This record gives sequence, structure tokens and C-alpha cells, in this order.
Amino acid sequence: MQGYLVLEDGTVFEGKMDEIVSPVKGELVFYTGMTGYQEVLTDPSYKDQIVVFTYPLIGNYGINDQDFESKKPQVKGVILFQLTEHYSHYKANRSLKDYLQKWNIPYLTNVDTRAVVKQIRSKGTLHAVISKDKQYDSQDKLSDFPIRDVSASEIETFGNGATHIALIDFGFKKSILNSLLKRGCKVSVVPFHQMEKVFEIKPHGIVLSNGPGDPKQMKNYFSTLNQLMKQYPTLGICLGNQLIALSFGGNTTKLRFGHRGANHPVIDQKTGNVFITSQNHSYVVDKKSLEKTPLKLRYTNVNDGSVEGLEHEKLKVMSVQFHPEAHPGPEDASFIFDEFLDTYVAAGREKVYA
Ligand SMILES: NC(=O)CC[C@H](N)C(=O)O
Repeated sequence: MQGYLVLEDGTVFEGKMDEIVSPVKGELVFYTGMTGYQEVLTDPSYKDQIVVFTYPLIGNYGINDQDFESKKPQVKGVILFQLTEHYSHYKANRSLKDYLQKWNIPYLTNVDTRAVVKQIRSKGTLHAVISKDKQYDSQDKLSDFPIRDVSASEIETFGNGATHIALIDFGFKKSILNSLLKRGCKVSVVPFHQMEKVFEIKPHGIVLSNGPGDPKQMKNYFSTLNQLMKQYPTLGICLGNQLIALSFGGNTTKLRFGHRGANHPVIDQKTGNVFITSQNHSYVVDKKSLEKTPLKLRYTNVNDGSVEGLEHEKLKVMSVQFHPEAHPGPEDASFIFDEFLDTYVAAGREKVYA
């Protein structure tokens, strides 16, 4: 049957719906990678968003048990051109369609995704509704505190390595945890609302995770974050990068339509190296606002010059807007974890136990 994607500016796109669903509302964003749909759907940073996949054929390697970034799909809905049921991959055990249906995630196929992206590109990110009717009206609400919906409720510890990292959870991706475990860390995942417990845990370092929505929703926590960073070597990833900037007095703004894909070139201003990164963000640190902070610009986006990473001038605090854990995407940036653990955390150990 027919289904519709109705944008808040009144534009309507037609598609095909397999089953009738109650209308869902979300922020309409597009992901440009050719692969990675399983990771995208389950990345908690996509909470409350309707994702348009720009690659025209999605689902051809199915869904497997390893590549989930969290326990369930986090997106509000999915817009595709072709959703194939014929999948082939040695790890796959079900089709993408079965997976979306099992979790009641509405999707529309046969949509002219190029036209949708052009609309977002010229108008900027918009809210939209997936519905069987051509109506924007919907009972569905967007959360004003999506981090609360995706963060863990209790502290949980993984691994038994010698280096203990507190991963502050704003909706962390499993591959951030895995990147730390793979490097021999013991990792305590600390829900954001218990971040002051890090002072009791006394880790060797802190990682501030990715997470959904506007980083300013965390404003009540900026002073605690600031205190933590004065005491522990810190790495911020994506939302974590934005929170670091805000906690030191910088500002964030919203990009017109965000960076979501697996091929965003970034330049390291220190070394001149360019590498390709995986990205998923709408907000960005305001470069000018860094002037009044103790933070220095380390990485910038080659395409639009936006801020991609920071370093504190004195403290052992570093952050990146891109995703060094990749998943999906190239692993060019995995050196970020090594740099943090080998340089920042190793050097910070004595200080923690002094
Ligand atoms: N992946 C993330 O951590 C995203 C951060 C933030 N929610 C943004 O959209 O910019």
C-alpha cells in the first residue's frame, strides 16, 4: 500500500508501506554510507531520528548477531529506495525487513531518496512524519532529553585489564566499549546521572561517550564534568567532544544538515595528516567560541572546515567529533584510542594515585 513521508514544511514524499503503522514523528536525517545499516539503526545517537539511507540498495547482507551497537533499534523510522529481502553473508541470520518488523520500526520503501536529501540539503534538518496519510499531524512526541532514554541505569564493569577506564554513558555505542576492551582496559560504564561516582571509582581515565540530541540538554552536569576533567585524563567522542567544549565555556551550534556517513575527511592540524572518518552528528563546536576557553583546535573537517577535535592546553583532555571506533566506517582514526591510552592515561596514572 501507499505510505507517506510528510515534512514539517509541507513537502510530501510517496513510498510503499508493507504494513499499517501508527504515525511516527522524528528528525529527518540522511546517512550516506553504502554499508553499515545495522550499526546505524542501533546507534543510540540516532534516537528519535528518521534515517534516510541514500545508498539505493539496503539489506543485501542481512542482519547478524555481532554488529549491534546497542540492544535494539533506536531510530524512529527508516526511509529507503530498495529494501531487499534476499541477503547473503556468512554471519547473517535474518533479513533487515524481518528485523524492522520484529521491532515495529516503520519504514517506507520505493521513496525517491535523492529528492528527500535535496530537500533537507536546501531547507536544513526538518521534522517529519511517516504515515499512511498525507498528514503531518501526529500524536507522536519527540523527547527533550533523549540521553535519559538511552543511558544505562546502573554502573556495570567489563573486562579485567590493568588500565581502568570510566566510560560515561550518554548512550554509548558498543564498539567504543569494545575498542577499550581490545586494548586491554577494564571498563566501568557509568550512567551520566551518576557521573560523580567516578570520584569513588578512581579510574585511570575517562571516556565521554556519544549520545543523542542537543549537547546543551546536559547543562546541569557541566560543572561536574569540569571537575572530573581536572582530575582524570579524558577523551570525548562526538557528543563527548561537544560536552567538553561546553564545560570549558565554549559554545555549540547546529549544522544545517549534519554529517552522517563513512567518508568524511579530517585533517590533523598538528601533523598535517588527512584521514577518512565515520561520522554521525548534527551539532558542532563553534570555532570562534574556543578563543575564550583553554581548548585548542586539533582536527578540522576538510569539506567544511568545521571543528573535528580539541586538546586542552594544560590538562590531559582530548576530544574528537568523528568516531574513532568506526562501526560503521573506516578504521583510519583508531589511533585516537592508542594516543589517549598510551600518552594521556599512561602519563596521568601517577597523578590519580598521588
Ligand atoms: N553521535 C553523537 O554523539 C552525536 C552527538 C549529538 N547528538 C549531535 O547530533 O551532534
